[in-house]
Amino acid sequence: FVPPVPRSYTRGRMAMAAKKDFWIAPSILSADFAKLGQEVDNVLAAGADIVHFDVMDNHYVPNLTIGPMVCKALRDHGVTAPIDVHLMVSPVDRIIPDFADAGASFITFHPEATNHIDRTLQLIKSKGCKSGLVFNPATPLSLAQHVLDKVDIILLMSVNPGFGGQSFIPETLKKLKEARKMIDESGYDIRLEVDGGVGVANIKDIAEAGADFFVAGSAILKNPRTQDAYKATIDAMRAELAKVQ
Ligand SMILES: O=C(CO)[C@@H](O)[C@H](O)COP(=O)(O)O
Repeated sequence: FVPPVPRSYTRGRMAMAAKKDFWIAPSILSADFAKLGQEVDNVLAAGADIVHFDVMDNHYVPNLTIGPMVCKALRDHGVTAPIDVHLMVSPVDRIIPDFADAGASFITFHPEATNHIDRTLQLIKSKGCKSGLVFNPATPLSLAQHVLDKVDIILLMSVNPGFGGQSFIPETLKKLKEARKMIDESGYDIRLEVDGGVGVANIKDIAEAGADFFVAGSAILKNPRTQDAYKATIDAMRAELAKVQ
């Protein structure tokens, strides 16, 4: 299985200055799990770029969600879009091969959840997936400093992980600017993802702070659960992103 990746994964400083290439990734944590395949079909048909897949273990975070079998079920259902697996589990290493085999495109994990950050990044890449580090609101970005050559995605949590529907923590804007500076100065092609409390009202400010990859759960996947309603929200987000300077 070759993980599908959206148009132009590559972007460095040149791409940043030239044309913005923003990705919108609905979090299926807010989907109706009784109709998951249909929900994912609808949100992709509505214009989403990526499926964001939250894995919680009731240990690293106080909630329990879905595992590799559900990821494989989405692939078997016919989902060809990238699946962005966010591991909120500890330990992480033993579940990574299972997700890679189940069709994950990107696998991100929290540095606090492994004893060996570099080794875990190498494991993800050895399985053919894009790798990423996730930073909780209080986790310092310095943990990424010596492994940037092995990182494809830096994901900043703008809420404390575990639940959808929380409010965006404003301090994240400052941290995004720091992360954008760190990425640009590194010269590596690294996506800057943000997750938690993202919606139409704040996506422009978040993009202007440096993010280019936006996870949104409850802002998109809510009632009425129709493709048209999902499209209206995604279109409104893209309209806001089009205003980014
Ligand atoms: O990882 C998480 C929560 O831990 C997120 O992906 C949430 O699912 C985002 O939900 P909203 O804040 O957008 O409702």
